[in-house]
Amino acid sequence: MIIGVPKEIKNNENRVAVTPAGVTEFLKNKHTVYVQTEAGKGSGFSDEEYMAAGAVILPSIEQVYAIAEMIIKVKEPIESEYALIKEGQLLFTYFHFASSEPLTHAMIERKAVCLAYETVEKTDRSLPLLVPMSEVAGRMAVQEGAKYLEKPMGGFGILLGGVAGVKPANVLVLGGGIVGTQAAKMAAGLGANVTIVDISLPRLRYLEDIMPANVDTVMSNEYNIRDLVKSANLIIGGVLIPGAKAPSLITRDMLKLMKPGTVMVDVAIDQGGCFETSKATTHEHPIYEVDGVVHYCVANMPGAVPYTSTLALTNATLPYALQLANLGWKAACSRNEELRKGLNVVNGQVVFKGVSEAWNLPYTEVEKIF
Ligand SMILES: NC(=O)C1=CN([C@@H]2O[C@H](COP(=O)(O)OP(=O)(O)OC[C@H]3O[C@@H](n4cnc5c(N)ncnc54)[C@H](O)[C@@H]3O)[C@@H](O)[C@H]2O)C=CC1
Ligand SMILES: CC(=O)C(=O)O
Ligand SMILES: [Mg+2]
Repeated sequence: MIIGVPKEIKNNENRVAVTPAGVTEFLKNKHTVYVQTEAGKGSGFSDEEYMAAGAVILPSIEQVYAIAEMIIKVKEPIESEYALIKEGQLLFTYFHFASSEPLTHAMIERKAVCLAYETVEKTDRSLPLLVPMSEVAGRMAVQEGAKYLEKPMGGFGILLGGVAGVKPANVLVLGGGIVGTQAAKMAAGLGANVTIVDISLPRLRYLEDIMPANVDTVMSNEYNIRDLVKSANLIIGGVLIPGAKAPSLITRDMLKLMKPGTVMVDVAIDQGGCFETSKATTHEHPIYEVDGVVHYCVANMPGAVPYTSTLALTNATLPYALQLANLGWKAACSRNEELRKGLNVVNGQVVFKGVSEAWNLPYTEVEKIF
């Protein structure tokens, strides 16, 4: 198969979808890999390293899309890329369709085959291609939160861990999945008082068991969240209903209950966000304020730590990408249920329920397209 790796063009997105090590594996399997010049630069991989591994370097994004049967990317295509996508072309990347109606319509119109990293699902319901980036973003959420809690950055001016004789900060984590667990571990490690809320009692039970003593678990409901926001200094949003729009757990009126300078990091922004007042921001302009509350809503947080993120992401994606290349998407998805769950929009049809519900579009059962 002919594989294309474009350079990411989202704001401050420094990851790349295939490393020189990945190129070597594709070549061993008799595929051809075209990489856009400087695609790996932000992650520390030069064109020379890709060429040494056997890739062909192309000077423009247009040439990469024009030649490739499968495009492997990190983030969703940006508007300027829409026209480059060919009918029937396989796109393997994060899409987060439920947070972008224009992207959904564009991919329907282009009749592309959109296989979304974030909905590839194992039989135990884990999300193998989201996990590594959720680990990164969960850990980063605490770093970013700590930074914006500093007074000159607009925050309340509290140190997460406090010092002798002074109380630490209160950190509220919404959703105790991968993002929530990593965030809680980091915040607890810095000495903060952490509370995790989740709707899954088995998950709360597990977290209660493994977390240090400065982490509490509380059932997620409006009553409890309304109470917890009053004392929180940092709130981290990491809830997920796979492939669907995130629920708004913090409504606008709750901001009035918070202390001025409270910081909210909405990691779930890529699925539309779990705070009513969230809107996606960029690494260039990461924050804004509503009613005295600092909002950080960057939709590609891991893009800022590309060394870690590119390696963590490609460790997970490469085996799936090889299956797609070796068998073609149809055979790979009909044989492998994990990959089949990644299909969201195929040849103009929406085949993922959460996406059809988010934008009120006709739904086709994925089994019907084979
Ligand atoms: N902004 C960014 O750069 C990044 C964003 N993400 C996003 O972070 C979000 C979380 O991802 P993961 O932690 O991997 O998901 P996950 O599936 O591991 O965890 C989600 C948790 O939310 C819980 N949940 C669902 N509804 C809830 C509710 N009403 N109240 C409380 N908890 C609820 C679930 O029980 C589950 O434990 C996703 O939207 C993901 O796409 C992930 C990586 C990077
Ligand atoms: C998952 C996601 O949105 C990211 O890694 O950017
Ligand atoms: Mg405890």
